[in-house]
Amino acid sequence: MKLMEKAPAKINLALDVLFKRPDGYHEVEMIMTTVDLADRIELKEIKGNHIQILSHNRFVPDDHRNLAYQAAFILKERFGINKGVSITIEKNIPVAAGLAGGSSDAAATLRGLNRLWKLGLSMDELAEIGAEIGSDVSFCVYGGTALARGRGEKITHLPAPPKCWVILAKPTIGVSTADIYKRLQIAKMEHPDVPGMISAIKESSYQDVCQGLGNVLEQVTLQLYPEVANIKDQMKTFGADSVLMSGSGPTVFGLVEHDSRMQRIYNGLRGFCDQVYAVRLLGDRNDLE
Ligand SMILES: C[C@](O)(CO)[C@H](O)COP(=O)(O)OP(=O)(O)OC[C@H]1O[C@@H](n2ccc(N)nc2=O)[C@H](O)[C@@H]1O
Ligand SMILES: Nc1ncnc2c1ncn2[C@@H]1O[C@H](COP(=O)(O)OP(=O)(O)OP(=O)(O)O)[C@@H](O)[C@H]1O
Repeated sequence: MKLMEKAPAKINLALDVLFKRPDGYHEVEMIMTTVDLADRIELKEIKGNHIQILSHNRFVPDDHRNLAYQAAFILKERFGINKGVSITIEKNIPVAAGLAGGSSDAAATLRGLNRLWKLGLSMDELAEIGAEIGSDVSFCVYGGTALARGRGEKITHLPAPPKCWVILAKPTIGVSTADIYKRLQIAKMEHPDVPGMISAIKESSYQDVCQGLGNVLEQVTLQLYPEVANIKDQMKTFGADSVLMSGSGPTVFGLVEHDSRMQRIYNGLRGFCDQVYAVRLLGDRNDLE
């Protein structure tokens, strides 16, 4: 028996940090949404009682460090499953990019194994288990568009934002999420208007979504890595309607409505950035199917 699950990437339309918590994590308010760039996860029953990870991408760990492995391990332990499973990850989302690739693989593994092993868990129960793996996993269990609070695991669903193109460009540098959060100077931050972004989405106003983009982690990453600032500038110059860094970076995304302008930005960026993608904003929970 085998089955497939789609694991889409996310972007943060808004990311605010309220304060540092006693447990070391930061209390956040984020607006997350999915885009049409997805890994594919194949789950297959195998003989034995172990978890096997297969991937052609050399940056993806094939052992307990893989978040999909951790998802399978938790379910096996918690529900006493004595079966082996092979998890094949077709990696299309760039790794360590700020696009929650690993988190989305873990979430897809939770959804898929719930079906494969007939566990009968609700999405809310899967999201709760996901929070034990990483802060972005709960959102990735549901997909769609949401306000994420707490350390990212408290999810309030939102409607899909207005449709547009999303150009993603990832410079060839690795960014540590923990390091970016550590360097954040909370007293000096300019906060994005998260309630304003929620209204923009509810009113389906593309202009207001563009105007409201904001991420407090951006200034930290931009200062450390000038190449990220450079990509932001280029994207604006080529004509994106609005530009922001996703998560802790280094991927920069630009929103654009018109096909011809999307093509111009995509072609322009390809000149000096290896990993460039032009994808549609998804933002609807049904898009996981
Ligand atoms: C930057 C974002 O991707 C935006 O969506 C998330 O806030 C981070 O999500 P993630 O990669 O799933 O994060 P985790 O794997 O849970 O945490 C990685 C590290 O980031 C820091 N971290 C993460 C989330 C949070 N709310 N506060 C934090 O300070 C912690 O140092 C933690 O050790
Ligand atoms: N399934 C996976 N796919 C990719 N990387 C994984 C996976 N599982 C674990 N990792 C490890 O996690 C690290 C971060 O990868 P990932 O692509 O999830 O980052 P990210 O997109 O920045 O995540 P986030 O946006 O949630 O902070 C990688 O360097 C890799 O070693």
